[in-house]
Amino acid sequence: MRTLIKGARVLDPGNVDGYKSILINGQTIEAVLDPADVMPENGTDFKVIDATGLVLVPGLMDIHVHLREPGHEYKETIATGAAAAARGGFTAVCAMPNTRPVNDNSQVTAFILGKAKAAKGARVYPVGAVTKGSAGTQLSEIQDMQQAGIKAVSDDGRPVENAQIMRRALEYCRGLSIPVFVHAEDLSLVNGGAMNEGPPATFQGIPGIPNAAEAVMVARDILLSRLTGAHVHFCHISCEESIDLIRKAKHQGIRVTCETAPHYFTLTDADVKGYDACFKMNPPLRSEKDRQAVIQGLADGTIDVIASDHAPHSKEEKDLEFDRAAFGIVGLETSLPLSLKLVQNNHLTLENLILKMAKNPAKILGINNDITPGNPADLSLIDLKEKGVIDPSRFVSKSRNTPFAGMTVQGRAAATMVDGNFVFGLWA
Ligand SMILES: NC(=O)N[C@@H](CC(=O)O)C(=O)O
Ligand SMILES: [Zn+2]
Ligand SMILES: [Zn+2]
Repeated sequence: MRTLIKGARVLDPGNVDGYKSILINGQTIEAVLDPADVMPENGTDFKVIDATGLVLVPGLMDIHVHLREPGHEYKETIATGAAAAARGGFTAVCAMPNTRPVNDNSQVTAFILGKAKAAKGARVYPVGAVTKGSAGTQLSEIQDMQQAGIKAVSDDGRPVENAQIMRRALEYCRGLSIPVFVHAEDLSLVNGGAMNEGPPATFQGIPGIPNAAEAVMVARDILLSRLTGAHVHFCHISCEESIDLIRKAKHQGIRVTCETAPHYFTLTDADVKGYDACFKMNPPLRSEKDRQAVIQGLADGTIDVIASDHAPHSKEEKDLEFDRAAFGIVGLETSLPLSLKLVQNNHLTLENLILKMAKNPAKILGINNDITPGNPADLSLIDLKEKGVIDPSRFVSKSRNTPFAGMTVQGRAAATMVDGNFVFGLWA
């Protein structure tokens, strides 16, 4: 089966920008054609898709997602998460290992990949745990998991508290050429906090979490990356101090990359009101100064990636006193429209946004997702114009814990193609 997608603006930063037609043969990109080129003959085995008005980009990748299976299927399953990802415009996601059991061995990795294959949504790249059970004491079977298909390791949800264990993990992962995704948090400084330390926390009587709880661990792991030469990728960066440290480390040539999430450039701790736990996540929403630092870090290239940290939780786990409710918000179906606001507000060019949502994530995972003949046909089609309101009742995800309900947005995923098949949109 061959498919021709015509009429779209094809934008693959550093590779293509223009009105092109993409010819797909089976699972693979066969050719990138100019509108003037002679098109293949129309026939029974040939489908033409008219994508006029849309932007076609390399498959968006969300490298920080919690799919909750195995163990917490009431929050999300691999199937519902992969469908939510496809609906959000993502052709691939990284699934964090804080499931039950934790993905700390190749059996769990194989289970996740099997479920993902059957789901027929976005691709799922499992992330293995750094330590057994993410308990922080013994390294997990990282090489075994790599052979089974993990693309990175992380104890996300928890920090690797012991610096010596972290050093050993980094040395090991450098040898295997896989990045370590760091959840940077000093638990002694968090000290039971539930939102950002600052006036809004004080006024509401909610215990605060200082920026330093994140930044001291960022500083430690920059030093450990420098010591070991390993690739450290910092997850969900939320504050100015961390960004300043990472900027400096990059200037020194240390092998670090980082991501932020849409909530950190969209909201602040001033939005945390009425003890609504849909505004509770880890790290917490920070001050306006930090939000501006995040935007600046995205604009100057310090922040490489936008990832959602999609963290589904049930209503019961959120409808509690603020300090007892679960940390985390869903993000797969709001990430692209929220990120497009950066373009609409002239903070980022569209090209730069595609770098942060498609190209840089792929680079970090060691995947080539250029729109070029021979590569898998993993493509995202974006409608930049359509206006809408975020409506959680229409989410494909099993969970609804979002602070963005009712927000007006412009632009959305129009269609998502994985391996030459539409997994979301008009032609799915
Ligand atoms: N971000 C969150 O608030 N929660 C995440 C864990 C994590 O990303 O650290 C979760 O698994 O629920
Ligand atoms: Zn985390
Ligand atoms: Zn996470």
